[in-house]
Amino acid sequence: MASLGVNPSRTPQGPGPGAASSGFSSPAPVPGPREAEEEEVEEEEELAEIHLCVLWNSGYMGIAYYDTSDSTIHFMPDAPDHESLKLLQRVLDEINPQSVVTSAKQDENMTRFLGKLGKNLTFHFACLPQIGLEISKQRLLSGNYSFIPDSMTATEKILFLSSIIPFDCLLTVRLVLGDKASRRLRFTPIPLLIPSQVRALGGLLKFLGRRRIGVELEDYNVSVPILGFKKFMLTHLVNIDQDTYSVLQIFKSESHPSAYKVASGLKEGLSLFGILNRCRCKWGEKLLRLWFTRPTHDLGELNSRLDVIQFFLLPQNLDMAQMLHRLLGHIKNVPLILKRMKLSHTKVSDWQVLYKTVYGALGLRDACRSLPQSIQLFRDIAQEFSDDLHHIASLIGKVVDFEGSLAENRFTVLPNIDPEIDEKKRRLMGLPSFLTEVARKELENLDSRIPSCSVIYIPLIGFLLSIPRLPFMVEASDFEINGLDFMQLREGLTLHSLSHPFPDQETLLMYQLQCQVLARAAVLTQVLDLASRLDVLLALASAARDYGYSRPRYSPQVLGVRIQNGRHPLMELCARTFVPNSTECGGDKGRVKVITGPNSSGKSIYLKQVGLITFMALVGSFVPAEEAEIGAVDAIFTRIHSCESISLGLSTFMIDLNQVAKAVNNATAQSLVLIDEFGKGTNTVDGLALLAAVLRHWLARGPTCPHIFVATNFLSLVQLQLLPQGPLVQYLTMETCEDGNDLVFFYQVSDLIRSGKPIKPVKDLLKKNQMENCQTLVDKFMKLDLEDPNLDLNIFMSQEVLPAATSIL
Ligand SMILES: Nc1ncnc2c1ncn2[C@@H]1O[C@H](COP(=O)(O)OP(=O)(O)OP(=O)(O)O)[C@@H](O)[C@H]1O
Repeated sequence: MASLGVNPSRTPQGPGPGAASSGFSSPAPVPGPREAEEEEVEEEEELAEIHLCVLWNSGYMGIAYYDTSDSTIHFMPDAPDHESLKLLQRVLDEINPQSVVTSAKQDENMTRFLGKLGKNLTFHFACLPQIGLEISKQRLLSGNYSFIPDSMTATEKILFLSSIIPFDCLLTVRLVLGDKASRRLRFTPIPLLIPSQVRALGGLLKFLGRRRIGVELEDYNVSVPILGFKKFMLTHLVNIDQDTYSVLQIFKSESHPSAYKVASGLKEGLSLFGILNRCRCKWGEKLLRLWFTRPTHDLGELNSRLDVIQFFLLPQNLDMAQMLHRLLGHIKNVPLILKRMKLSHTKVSDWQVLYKTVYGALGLRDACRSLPQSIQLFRDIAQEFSDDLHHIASLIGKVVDFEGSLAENRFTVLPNIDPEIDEKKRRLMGLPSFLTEVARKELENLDSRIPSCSVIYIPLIGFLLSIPRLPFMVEASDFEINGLDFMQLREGLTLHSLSHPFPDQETLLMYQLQCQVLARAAVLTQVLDLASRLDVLLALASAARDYGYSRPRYSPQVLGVRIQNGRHPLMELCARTFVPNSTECGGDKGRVKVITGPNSSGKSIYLKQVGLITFMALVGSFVPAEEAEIGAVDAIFTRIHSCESISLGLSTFMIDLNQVAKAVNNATAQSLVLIDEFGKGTNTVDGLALLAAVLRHWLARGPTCPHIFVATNFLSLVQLQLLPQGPLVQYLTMETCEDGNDLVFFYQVSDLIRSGKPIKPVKDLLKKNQMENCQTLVDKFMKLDLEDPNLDLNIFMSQEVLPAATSIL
């Protein structure tokens, strides 16, 4: 934009109103790339909304939801759900939607369930014809998706969508007897439609279209941006309820202490998530949160996560880990940029951010190509980050003039892209003297009472003449000037259009570039998915390195868990010296562990440590223990005090009862149950009776009794022998000893008291361990062959000496 004030004989004028003219007034401050990126993140946090559609049909649940933060539809294939709709509850807890769409004709269970949900949810009921199977399918197939290039034919589009969304699925085979003559058997697959899932997707699309989510103010032909469909399954989930997340301090959100950040919500306090979250990008953090909310017993998945962590823990791979971590810093909010492109709202900074992201992704790809392809994630990044990325990068790099765009705060292209644009720019360069000339000529023809005028050029509007508002200009007709159109009155100046603008080829080019990028949106979505995964695993590896975690083993055939010298991941960071403890349950080690000990002897920490180590292993993280073997675990239940009683509006005793009832009703032979101080909220006799009754109930189940850890101060439970004797129950105690008038805590779990053996002070034990470790280390040095050409001293020092040294010190 350019403007010029002229007053050959009269008072000179400044630049025209609102004219951010080049050369005559300084351009409006343009945010630098960093500033611009931060602005995006804030925006994303503020606007993120989730809309969910759920249908429950003959015991099967279909769920689909739209997340505005990544403009993606997530869907869950039909899964059986219990009548109490636990699966749905789990999804709701996890995603916390703003609105829920469901069928107007629903079954009693669903009505009851929805009735109990919080008031800050809005419900929308769709009538049956709107969410019919066929109509939903048609809606899905005819949708306008940015990840499908315009060049695809209708048939290709159907085939492509069917590969992402399983419209039909061959679930079973029917045995058909052959005709008598041939007497052969034939097997015919029966296509089985997945009705609820497709209908839920259809219902969601209908809702999004009708409410115009995210495009409320756009032109009607602009559709809701959908950047992808992602399937999620909750079939291998380990069941963990919200109480458990809170008492084990897996998540802990606190209000942000900074007054400026109150609006942006909560920050993570001291929690497991807090110490493991070293993710470089927002999307990594989001994925880590998702993994935390979905612990799984899918061993393939867990081991593939652990393989990557183990690889990065090798000392020789530390540099590579750091380089990948740096590259991940370039991967920015791609969905937001794609969404803006889809709506043609692309900002100047978006091009720069996208360019950096694509280059970052190419860097990741090249790095991963040099890593062992036996590790799935490296193979995926090496293959899936296709040459489309090169194409996008070279297009942007060749066309976009970053400096010019930032300076002018609008999209500008580099020279030699379009001769017409170059010519226009050349003319614009000479614009100041040209405008002076025009202004002088115009002033000669104006009313003599007008003392001065300016000519402004605004690329998208054209040439404007600006004159000061004079006292006689009162009525609308006073603003009319012969041969000119009156445009607007602004800050005491009147604006009149002099000519029509140049057709803006640069905007046209930007539009074409946008289409090219959108046609390759699939690779960008893939970049985000795989980069987030890499980010999470690098974060977990970094935590494992710093805190000395080890790789857990999974043995589904083994019952219970075995932990060698386990630690509480949070307490070990706060305590001056943390005493590790081992755990064994299942098999011949019994299923019920009753832990007694005086107050503050470490019972609760021990229970939580068992829960946390198991949880970490089920998330695919290394664990704070020397060794851990995790058997089949399908759920973790807890009854441990938290401070939530006020917000729940229930008495502490009622909360106790509710939580234990939940465990009694749901825990299976593969569940872990952690009970701390149950029965304390009422009088001693009643409390003791309740605790004993619950444990006896479980013990009566014999081999299907869950793995239970109970910490209690009710010594009578042991002394009065209220529990049946047998191999299922084991009594443990927290070791302490009296030193004069003081009670000394050893924080060691032991069954010595029951077996009548003397307790050894922990110092002696530690000394003995130290001696053994020293001996092993010396042996290793003695065996070292310094003349061996294959010997790598760096590896020897970092893998053998350093770990041993930390356990000695
Ligand atoms: N293994 C450990 N190593 C070092 N310190 C520990 C250990 N376990 C517990 N502690 C310390 O002891 C304190 C009390 O632990 P905890 O709350 O587990 O005791 P408790 O036996 O459950 O007490 P209460 O019966 O009063 O609930 C902890 O805050 C921590 O400082």
